[in-house]
Amino acid sequence: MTVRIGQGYDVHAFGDGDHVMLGGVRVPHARGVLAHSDGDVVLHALCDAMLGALALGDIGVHFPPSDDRWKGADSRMLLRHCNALLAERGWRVGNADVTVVCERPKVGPHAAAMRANIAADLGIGLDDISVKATTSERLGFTGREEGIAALAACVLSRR
Ligand SMILES: Nc1ccn([C@@H]2O[C@H](COP(=O)(O)O)[C@@H](O)[C@H]2O)c(=O)n1
Ligand SMILES: C[C@@]1(CO)OP(=O)(O)OP(=O)(O)OC[C@H]1O
Repeated sequence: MTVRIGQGYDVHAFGDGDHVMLGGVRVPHARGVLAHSDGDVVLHALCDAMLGALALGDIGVHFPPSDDRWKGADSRMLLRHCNALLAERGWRVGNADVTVVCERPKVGPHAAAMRANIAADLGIGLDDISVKATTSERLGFTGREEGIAALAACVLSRR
């Protein structure tokens, strides 16, 4: 088998705070997110896509919310750990594509920095990582600005 495909999805509710972490970038915002870790939906969705591609479960299995070790955790560390699990099995991310769903904050101005963080953590090229965003046209929980969501897809290649 030469490739594997994975997909992931994550949501965090907005709460008190003045920023959200997205792709390892501290993005100023009128709200924060409620989470056990730093609540980075971009990296959580991507981790789930990577784990899913090898049927390794999901981040809740590898980093249980009941475990204090992950309280306030930097999600880039979780991403690097997932990447190591892939590497141990002889796989690497070929490319990945992430979509953030929220009305605000605007993601576009920060997308390049997010891509750079992810590419660095996965040890792959910038052109192999896509981060984009959409509103949900004011519909649903993201449209009401109750929370933020992200979807991710990735393909794994043999190392
Ligand atoms: N949080 C967001 C949402 C959207 N964008 C950018 O705006 C474009 C238009 O969004 P629509 O939902 O109206 O299609 C979108 O294509 C993104 O480029 C953004 O940066 N941050
Ligand atoms: C990341 C973990 C770490 O405990 O907690 P949260 O920050 O709450 O995020 P979630 O997307 O619910 O994933 C579960 C956990 O693995």
